[in-house]
Amino acid sequence: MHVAVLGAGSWGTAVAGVLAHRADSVGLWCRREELAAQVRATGSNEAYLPGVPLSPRIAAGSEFAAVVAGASFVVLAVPLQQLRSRLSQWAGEFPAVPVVNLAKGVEAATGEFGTEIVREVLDVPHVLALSGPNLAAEIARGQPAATVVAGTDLAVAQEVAEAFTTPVFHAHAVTDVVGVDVAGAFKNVVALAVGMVEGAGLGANARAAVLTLGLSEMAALGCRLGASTSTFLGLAGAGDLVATSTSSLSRNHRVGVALGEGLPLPAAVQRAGGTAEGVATAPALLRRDADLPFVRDVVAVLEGDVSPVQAVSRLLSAS
Ligand SMILES: NC(=O)C1=CN([C@@H]2O[C@H](COP(=O)(O)OP(=O)(O)OC[C@H]3O[C@@H](n4cnc5c(N)ncnc54)[C@H](O)[C@@H]3O)[C@@H](O)[C@H]2O)C=CC1
Ligand SMILES: O=C(CO)COP(=O)(O)O
Repeated sequence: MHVAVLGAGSWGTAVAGVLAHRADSVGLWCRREELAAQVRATGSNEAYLPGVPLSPRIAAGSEFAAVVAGASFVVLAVPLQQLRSRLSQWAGEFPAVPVVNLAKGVEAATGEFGTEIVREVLDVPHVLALSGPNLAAEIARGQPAATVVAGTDLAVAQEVAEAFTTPVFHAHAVTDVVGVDVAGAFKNVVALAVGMVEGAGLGANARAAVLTLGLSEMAALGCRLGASTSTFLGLAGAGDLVATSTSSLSRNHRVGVALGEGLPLPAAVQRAGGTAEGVATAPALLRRDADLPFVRDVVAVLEGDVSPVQAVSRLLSAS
C-alpha cells in the first residue's frame, strides 16, 4: 500500500511516520523542494520535527503528481486557512481516492469546516477527518495516543483507521463527521482562553471553569449543526480539548498564555511559533453561528477590545 501526506509541517510529518508502520511507502509532499531535499538527505524534518529520525519508507518530494501516484488514500496536512487555495491548484489532477483531512479550524472567508472545503473543491469518493488528542511532538516520539477517523461510510472509515493504527497509536472509526469537525475547530478557541487564564495567573478553579464552559458551548454548537452529543464526550471532543488546553506543546495554548501575560496578539503569535488555528477560527466561528458568547469573549481579547482578565470574568459570570 502507498499513501500520500500533503503538507510536511509538524503534524503531516508525524502522521507520515505513523502511516509508515503499515504502508509500504508514504509520499510526503513538501511545499518547498529545499525542505524535501533536506528530508531526503538527513532522514529527518529539521524545520518542523528536529532530531526525529523518519522511517526509510517515507519519500519526501515537492512534485504533487509523483507523491500521490498510486496512493490508496491521500492525507491533507495543510493549515485550514490555506486549504482551499492549495486544493484548487491540485483539483484537476487529484486522484479519485478517499481523502483524510487533518486541519482543525474554520475558514475565515466562508465559516466552513475542513471537510466542507474539501468536498466543495475536490471530486473524490470519500472525505474523512482524523482528529483527537494528538500533539505532534509526542506522537513523533512514539508516545501512546488515540484518535478518531470520521467518515459517513463506516466501512471506509474503518479501513482508513486500520491503516493509521500502530501498537501505540490507536485510531477508531466513527461516522459523526460534523461533530469531529466542530470539536477540532472549537477546541483551539478554548485552548486560547485557558491559556489566557494561565498566563494571567488566575488559578486552577478559573481554568477548570473556562475549559468546562468551552466544552459546553462546543457541544451546543455541534448539536445545532446536527452532530451527536457523544462526540463531544469522546476523544475528538473532551479528549482533544483537554490535551490542547493544558499542554505547553499546543501552539493555541501558548498564544493564550502570551496574551494572558499581556503581550499583544502579533507578539503572542510570534512567540508561540507554528500554526495556531484558533486565532483565525474564533471570528470565523461567529460568522457561522452568532450565538456563541464564549467565542465572542475570546474574539474581544484577540481584537484588543477587552483584557484577558476582563474576558475571563465575563465568561464566568455568564455561566
Ligand atoms: N501539530 C500538531 O500537533 C497538530 C496539528 N493539527 C492540525 O494540522 C494542521 C497543520 O498543522 P501543523 O502541521 O502543526 O503546522 P505547522 O505550523 O507545523 O506546519 C505548517 C505546514 O503547512 C505548510 N503550508 C503553509 N502554507 C501552505 C500552503 N499555502 N499550501 C500548502 N502548505 C502550506 C507549511 O509549509 C508547513 O509544512 C493544522 O490545521 C493543525 O491544527 C492537528 C493535530 C495535531
Ligand atoms: O490539535 C492539536 C493537538 O490535538 C495541536 O494543537 P495546536 O495546534 O494548538 O498545537
